[in-house]
Amino acid sequence: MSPLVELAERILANAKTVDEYAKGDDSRSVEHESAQQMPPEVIKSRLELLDASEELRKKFTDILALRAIYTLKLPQQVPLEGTITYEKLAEAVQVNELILRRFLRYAIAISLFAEPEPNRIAHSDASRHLVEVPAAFDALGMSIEEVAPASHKAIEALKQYPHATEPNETGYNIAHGTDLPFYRALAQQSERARRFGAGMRYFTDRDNYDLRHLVAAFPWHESDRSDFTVVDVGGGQGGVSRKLASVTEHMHFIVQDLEGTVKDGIDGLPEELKGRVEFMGHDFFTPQKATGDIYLFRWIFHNWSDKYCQDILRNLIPALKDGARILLYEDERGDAPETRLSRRDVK
Ligand SMILES: C[S@@+](CC[C@H](N)C(=O)[O-])C[C@H]1O[C@@H](n2cnc3c(N)ncnc32)[C@H](O)[C@@H]1O
Repeated sequence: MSPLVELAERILANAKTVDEYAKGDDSRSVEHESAQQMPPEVIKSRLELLDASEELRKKFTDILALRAIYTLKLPQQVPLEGTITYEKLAEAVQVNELILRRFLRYAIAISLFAEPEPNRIAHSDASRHLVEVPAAFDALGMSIEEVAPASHKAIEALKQYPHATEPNETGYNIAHGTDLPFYRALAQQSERARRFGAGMRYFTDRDNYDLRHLVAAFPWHESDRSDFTVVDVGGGQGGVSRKLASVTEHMHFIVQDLEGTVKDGIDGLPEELKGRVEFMGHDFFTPQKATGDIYLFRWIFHNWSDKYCQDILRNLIPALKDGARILLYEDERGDAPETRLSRRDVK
């Protein structure tokens, strides 16, 4: 049984014990009754349930330990086979051993690294993954250094700019001390732009965001002709077009993005796709230059307030030929409130 299924079964078994206690009576559910009133075995199940759900959830939770891991490149310092002492590790990354020990002990509690024998650190599956899959390390860096500081400042930004409509009046701008909108700021720093693109591609490989959903969402094969062009607007390093090109045979793709991002895309394009996937530097706040049959926007509109979304769409008008279509692909919530993230539909 995989660890994930084992964990899920533990959650189910404990949930059933707690549920059995409530016996369908809402007033006796865990939400309405304090733990002290419950019999000891129900309290135990309840705690195990909380622990197990926390275990399921805890992957990228503790920002401080994760920052240390990312900034000091700790995964890369631990041998893939065998162990290293805290002392040697502290020497390698040049920080105080005692402090490093605390970070690592915390990291172990969130499933990164292991201490198989006293004072010796080894990899866990998760920390090994960060070494073996460089894009996972990039995704961690992007989350820790771009997204987390911005989210910490989001409320300050909202107080300062209550209308929350401008892309340079955000938590990101306060956290990073810049007047530039996020993507403009990234475009000026090639390593950060590269890391963001790689992180996005990594997240796209995870099951929720897997591109098979996009492949299944539209009958691409019905338009699979060599005179058919998909313009992938804000297409990043071209991961989406590359996937669509791999499941079709003839159609062409023009991936548009800001100059720096496009350059990374060109550098990473596999030889066999060079005739079908091309890149074009294009700012989607300027009039569209490319003529296409489909203008695809994947994960673009969620970044912008309504007035900017209108501008992006309006800028397509000069290029639109008869019958051209616009496809928007976003992860959206329904109009009614939802109580569970897992109920989200990808549309
Ligand atoms: C959330 S990412 C989505 C990337 C890609 N469509 C995907 O689904 O993986 C948003 C993209 O919009 C691009 N972008 C932001 N501002 C832009 C602009 N003014 N013109 C063109 N692209 C822009 C970013 O560089 C980034 O690649």
